[in-house]
Amino acid sequence: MRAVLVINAGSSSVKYQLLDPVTGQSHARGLIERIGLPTGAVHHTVDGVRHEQQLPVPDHEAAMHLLTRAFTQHGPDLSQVDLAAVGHRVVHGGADFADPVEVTPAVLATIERLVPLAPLHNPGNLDGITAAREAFPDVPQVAVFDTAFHQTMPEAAATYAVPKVWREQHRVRRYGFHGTSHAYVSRRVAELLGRPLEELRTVVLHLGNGASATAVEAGRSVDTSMGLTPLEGLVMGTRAGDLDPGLAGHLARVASMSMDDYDQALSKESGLLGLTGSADMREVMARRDEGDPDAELAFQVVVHRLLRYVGGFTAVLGGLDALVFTAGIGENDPRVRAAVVDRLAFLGVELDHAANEAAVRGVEGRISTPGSHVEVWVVPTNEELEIARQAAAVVEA
Ligand SMILES: Nc1ncnc2c1ncn2[C@@H]1O[C@H](COP(=O)(O)OP(=O)(O)O)[C@@H](O)[C@H]1O
Ligand SMILES: CC(=O)OP(=O)(O)O
Ligand SMILES: [Mg+2]
Repeated sequence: MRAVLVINAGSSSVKYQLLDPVTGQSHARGLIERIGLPTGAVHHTVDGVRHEQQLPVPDHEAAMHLLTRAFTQHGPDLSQVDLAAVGHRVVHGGADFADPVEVTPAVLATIERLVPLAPLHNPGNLDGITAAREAFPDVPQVAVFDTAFHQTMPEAAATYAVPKVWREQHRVRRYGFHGTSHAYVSRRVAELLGRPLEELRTVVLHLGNGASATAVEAGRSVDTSMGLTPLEGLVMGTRAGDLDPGLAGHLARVASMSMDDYDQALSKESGLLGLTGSADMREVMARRDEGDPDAELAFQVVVHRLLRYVGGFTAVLGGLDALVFTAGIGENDPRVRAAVVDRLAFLGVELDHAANEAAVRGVEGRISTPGSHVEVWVVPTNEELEIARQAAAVVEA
């Protein structure tokens, strides 16, 4: 069996999947969570059976040992697998990587240099690579960057109107994230529509814990809602998204707030969590059903921000052929989708309400009516498959 092991290492968790990059068949998948906390856990799913073990996981190196042990205990036997590559999700690749690359010491140094721009993500990604190199010393390690797909953004979309020295010395510009997902989903919707990618103007809404919108023209990212860091743009689980840059100075003056506290609050204590006390959209929607006014306001703010991006990106694209929802919220929450799509009626968009209700839990399907001027789809993302394909392509090249 020829396969790629895909590793998505976060700060406190490692998600992994062993899959065939050609057929897309998944042989096993797992999650090692609460790394560094007293109560960790390993979940390993193979042949539809889920094995779970509770135990503390001190660090990423320990997580990688637990990963190999889960394969030894529950299969498939990795010694029988022709492991073409280990593919790693790396969130920030700056302007240095427009394509996936095999990991070398120089690549590691660049990812390390970019840590200040993705402090929630890059450190875990680095730990994952280091630990995987030790666990699989003979297998090529390939880094696949969230930022790579957005390297095609025109200067007009990528440039902040800030002093030249910031732009030139400190590489201050918009990079964009979730690129693997946006690339996969925009290609998949072209396939589903049976139309050439070159002809399509698509807006992809990736709504997970982190959330971003991307305008895709002829298969290329031309604008995206995240910027220098994964903080800009949409309202997220714990991140605020867009705000007035004047806020930092204001809080420094009126509350003597430090930059570290400000960063921490905007990345970990804002978004849905800041508005409602819960970062989880399921919980927010359940509270909204109970008439909680904070949950209602959070829902309205989320939808309003989405509308601004869909409307703005439609103008950037000069029209819209397809609107696609993906990731946890996009794939599972018909009410968020309906609230956005119903307000796009002025574009001739028409929601098929029954299809919208039915598109949950991994269902791929059209949720617009046959008469709608824009095709609206739910397309479950598959970042792991996209990473496996890209990693396999790098080692084959
Ligand atoms: N049935 C659902 N209804 C509303 N939101 C959901 C549902 N299922 C999952 N979600 C939301 O999806 C988000 C997580 O998305 P996901 O793509 O899994 O995140 P991650 O970025 O961690 O991969 C959470 O806010 C979660 O509440
Ligand atoms: C870049 C980013 O926001 O990633 P995630 O959604 O995994 O937090
Ligand atoms: Mg995700």
